[in-house]
Amino acid sequence: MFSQTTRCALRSTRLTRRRTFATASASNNLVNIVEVGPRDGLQNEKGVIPVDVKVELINRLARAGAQNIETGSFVSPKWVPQMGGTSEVITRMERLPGVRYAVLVPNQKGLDNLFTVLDETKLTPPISDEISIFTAATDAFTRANLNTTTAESLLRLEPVARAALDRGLRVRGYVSVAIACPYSGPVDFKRVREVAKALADMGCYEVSLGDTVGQGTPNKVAEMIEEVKKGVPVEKLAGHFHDTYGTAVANVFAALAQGVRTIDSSVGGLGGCPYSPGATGNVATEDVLYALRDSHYQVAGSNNGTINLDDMVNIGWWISEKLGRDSVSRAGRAIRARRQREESDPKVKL
Ligand SMILES: CC(C)(COP(=O)([O-])OP(=O)([O-])OC[C@H]1O[C@@H](n2cnc3c(N)ncnc32)[C@H](O)[C@@H]1OP(=O)([O-])[O-])[C@@H](O)C(=O)NCCC(=O)NCCSC(=O)C[C@@](C)(O)CC(=O)[O-]
Repeated sequence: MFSQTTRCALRSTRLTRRRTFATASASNNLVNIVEVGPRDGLQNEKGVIPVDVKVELINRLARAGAQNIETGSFVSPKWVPQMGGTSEVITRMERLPGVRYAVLVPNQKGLDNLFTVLDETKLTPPISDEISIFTAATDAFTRANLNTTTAESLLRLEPVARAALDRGLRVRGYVSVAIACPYSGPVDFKRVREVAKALADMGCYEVSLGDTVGQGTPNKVAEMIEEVKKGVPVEKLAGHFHDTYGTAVANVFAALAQGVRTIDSSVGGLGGCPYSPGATGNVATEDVLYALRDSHYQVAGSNNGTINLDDMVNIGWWISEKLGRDSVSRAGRAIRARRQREESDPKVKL
């Protein structure tokens, strides 16, 4: 799919890069969480969310120990209006040490817009460490999401990845509809492998496999990852599960059992893709943190710490109430209800 010269250039660029953050691998039990709430979580909201609220959300997440935060998108505001203020958001947010801040970029125009902001701010480290590029395992979804085919999207993304790498940014890739497509049904996992490999070959340090529709079951997720591992080392894979059918936490554990050590999640269970009708939000960060307690996995937080579950519960409620609703995180709801019972009767402990 790519020329030999391009492959060599990408390989040598990759060799010169070193990860400066703790890296979870399949041989350890450290789980990285990628907090996608400010991006995936908010992109599908109907009402206008003030920039102040987005900035405050990112700052609260970083202070709670989130180590990787997707802060917004440089996509077309005509396609996804809610992400329109991303330049302002990343300019105004705090930049805490030990936290990686990423933005989603669909094409060269989006990258150019990001570079303009980086040039204007001239901060070191830059206000964004990383871009996420995205495509899908089916042409039908790629057409709906990016107005092109999957093969064409990969051709367009290759120079975007190269330019970002040359500028010192890390590049992460997404393969949407890794389990099922809302437009064409069940997905061929070989195709997921091919697309994930193409993204890894163009320099993505990690490829996140998206159950965009949220129809995945643990067995299907395991089957899909087993296939993708034939083309991409498991250390480079992440799991991204929407919770439409209530299987997202189980799918997280299925992915961990396959050796995946990076999980995308969204505080308060916010989210959904505008081009995945009927899909609900991502697995809630609070639910993942709660489910991993008492397990042999540890959650990596910023500065060698962890992510504070109580803080995340508060943030999940805070942002949900800003959006005019309750948190949909099961752990978030249960923990808040328990706190209220404890307040009304200190003898109550559960
Ligand atoms: C890629 C395009 C732009 C193609 O859309 P297009 O209409 O084919 O774009 P175009 O290249 O023909 O340009 C049309 C106009 O858009 C402008 N334009 C073009 N690009 C940009 C840009 N980057 N930023 C701002 N403006 C842009 C461009 O300048 C031009 O402006 P005009 O001349 O008409 O005034 C569009 O399809 C798009 O923005 N798609 C993004 C959709 C999206 O954000 N989806 C949600 C994120 S993916 C997701 O949620 C899944 C994930 C990652 O979470 C994982 C999972 O769950 O599966």
